[in-house]
Amino acid sequence: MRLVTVSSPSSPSSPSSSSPSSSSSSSPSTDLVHPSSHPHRTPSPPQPFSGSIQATAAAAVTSSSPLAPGNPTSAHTSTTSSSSDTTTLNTTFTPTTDTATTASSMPPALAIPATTALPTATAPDHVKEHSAHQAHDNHDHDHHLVDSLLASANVTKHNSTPSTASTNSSSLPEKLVREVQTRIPTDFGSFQLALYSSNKDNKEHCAMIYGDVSTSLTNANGELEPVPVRVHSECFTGEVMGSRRCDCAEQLRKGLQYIANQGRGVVVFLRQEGRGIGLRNKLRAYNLQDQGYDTVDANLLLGRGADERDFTVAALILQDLGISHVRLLTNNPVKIEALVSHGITVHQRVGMAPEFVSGDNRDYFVTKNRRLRHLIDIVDHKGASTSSDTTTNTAMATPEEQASPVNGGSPERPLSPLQVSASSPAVVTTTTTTTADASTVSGGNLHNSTSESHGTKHTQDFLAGAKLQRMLRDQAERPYVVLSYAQSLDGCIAAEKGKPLAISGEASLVMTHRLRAEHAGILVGINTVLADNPSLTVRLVSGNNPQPIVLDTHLRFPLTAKLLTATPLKPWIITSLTADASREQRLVELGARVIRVPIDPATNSVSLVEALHALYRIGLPSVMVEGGASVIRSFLNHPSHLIDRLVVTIAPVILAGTHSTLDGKPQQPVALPQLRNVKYEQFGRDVVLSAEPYWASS
Ligand SMILES: Nc1nc2c(ncn2[C@@H]2O[C@H](COP(=O)(O)OP(=O)(O)OP(=O)(O)O)[C@@H](O)[C@H]2O)c(=O)[nH]1
Repeated sequence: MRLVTVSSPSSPSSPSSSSPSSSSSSSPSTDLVHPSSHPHRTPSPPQPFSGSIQATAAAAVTSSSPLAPGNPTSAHTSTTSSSSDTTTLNTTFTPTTDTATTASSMPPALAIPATTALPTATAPDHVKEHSAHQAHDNHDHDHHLVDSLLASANVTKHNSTPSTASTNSSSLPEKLVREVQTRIPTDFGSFQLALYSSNKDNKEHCAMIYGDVSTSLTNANGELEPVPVRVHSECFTGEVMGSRRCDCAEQLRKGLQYIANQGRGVVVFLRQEGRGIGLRNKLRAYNLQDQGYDTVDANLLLGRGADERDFTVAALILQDLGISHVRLLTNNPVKIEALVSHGITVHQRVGMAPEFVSGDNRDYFVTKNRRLRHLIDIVDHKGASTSSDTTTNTAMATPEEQASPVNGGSPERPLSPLQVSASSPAVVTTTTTTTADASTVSGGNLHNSTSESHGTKHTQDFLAGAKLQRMLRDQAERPYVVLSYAQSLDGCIAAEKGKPLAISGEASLVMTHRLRAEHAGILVGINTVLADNPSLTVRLVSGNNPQPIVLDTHLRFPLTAKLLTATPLKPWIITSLTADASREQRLVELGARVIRVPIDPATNSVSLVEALHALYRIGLPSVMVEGGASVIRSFLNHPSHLIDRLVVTIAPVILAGTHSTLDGKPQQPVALPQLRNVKYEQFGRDVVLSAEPYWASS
């Protein structure tokens, strides 16, 4: 038997004992090896887990593979220790040959009976409240309306486990049993299918394994090669029935294909139908969707969470297979966060753009981006919007193309008005390390958080009109824009050009961080990055980090900037169509996403209208613009009226600086807004003004 505990990287670490692959007795099974595709092989030992052995995450794998105890050929050792609430078992394990093994060959004591009574994980109250509030807030429904909707959709209201949490809130250890493994020849090559059962949900989760996944391989530079992995949730409608409401079948196929092409990898197939709400409820949700609700609201109206999946089991399966470093094929940041929180290093994300976008599934993708933080590029090769109802074949790079994420500026490929590299259109690379705290890896909440107020008039103001904001935003096809900056009494935002200066006092800084947490994106100009090297994170309050976005016409973004090296979310850099392609590639390799848009001839910088439109198409609902001076000026003075709210902190200091907000001669002074609904609030020594800009014509 093998029992492996998975814990958060922040737990006390004991790598030598924790690694499932640090066994001296482990040796890779030869029938799973594809040496030709990986010339630089490091025979053993495989990379240790960066998570610790202590079972703080309370999860475990019991493996009953052919090499499990009881099988005389097993290369396997284990030691155990346990306490009342945690179990620690150090063990080693070798992936096995393709001999099929059934549960009957396993010592009965190792199997966890399907009927084992386990306390049910219940969503914490605040999560339930959040879900309920979200449903209410998004539709202005009272309970009667919800009930009547449910009745009209002929559904049963279900209050069990409504949760949006991605990780299991239960502190019970999760145990997996690898019950059987066998060879499955597929259209893509011969895979090993391993079947696991979990004591938490009594489901039969699977892993489709290709090649040797347990051995560490290195590239020519001696760097560790992550194992390509797809964590995939079951979709009966898409994968079995061929439904076009989603792209699940396509993703599964492409995952297997990609892995076979790479020579090794795993598709972890989780029995989490309907994002964990089950087939029955998913079908009910479809009926609600046909009444106009998006996929999230449909789930909430059913009394279920937007996404009830728990990816702990995926981490356990990977751990069981001796995989600690992965290249993850996904558009879903929650999967990355979940694996990272269980000690798996996610080196890189490979995005999966949908091949066919049509009236049947467009809203599904858009909702994923807007409300579930997905990173799907719903654009075709030519950068055409998918807003028409005709089927659009969006780009899907071949694995070979994916391996070289160069885009835009390439002489072979004509430039489109909008080009997104890194995520373009099928390739996204994002580097995330296990050193990052899972909670900080999240962020960039693409759903306008309308349910959680932080108690200031200002934030409440913004949240109150959320529904209206969404409407306006959709009309304008750009995110909701809040322009926010701090200035001295004499209107300076810096004492000296290019030198950072803290103008806001502590209390107004806290307010600013609250505002950051309320927005999906935070936008600054390249000069701010060069001068301040900012993190643009939420630090003074708890909340999600917004997605950092930098306007950088000439791609001057420093490769050593904190936004590339030290922050959980890598920047989205908006640049011109002609910016240097090799520079772009370098930035993309470091995890940035480069978005190319045309230049605005009036400013000779990237077009703000195009930039915002690009962000809208990616699914960003709101953005907070923080500076610096020229960016503030461009927004304030834009003929297309790009600001929805202005928040200015006025500090009681006189700077006689050189860089006040509108000290330059405005290029188009007619565009300057007037302000209405002006409110002031004092934060410590500062006064914060919040107002709604309007233009004479609006
Ligand atoms: N509740 C609900 N579930 C859906 C709907 N459409 C698809 N699903 C389920 O969504 C899940 C999709 O799983 P995955 O493709 O692995 O995951 P993902 O979150 O989309 O992330 P990536 O594909 O990795 O980017 C499956 O369990 C589907 O059954 C829907 O409209 N409502």
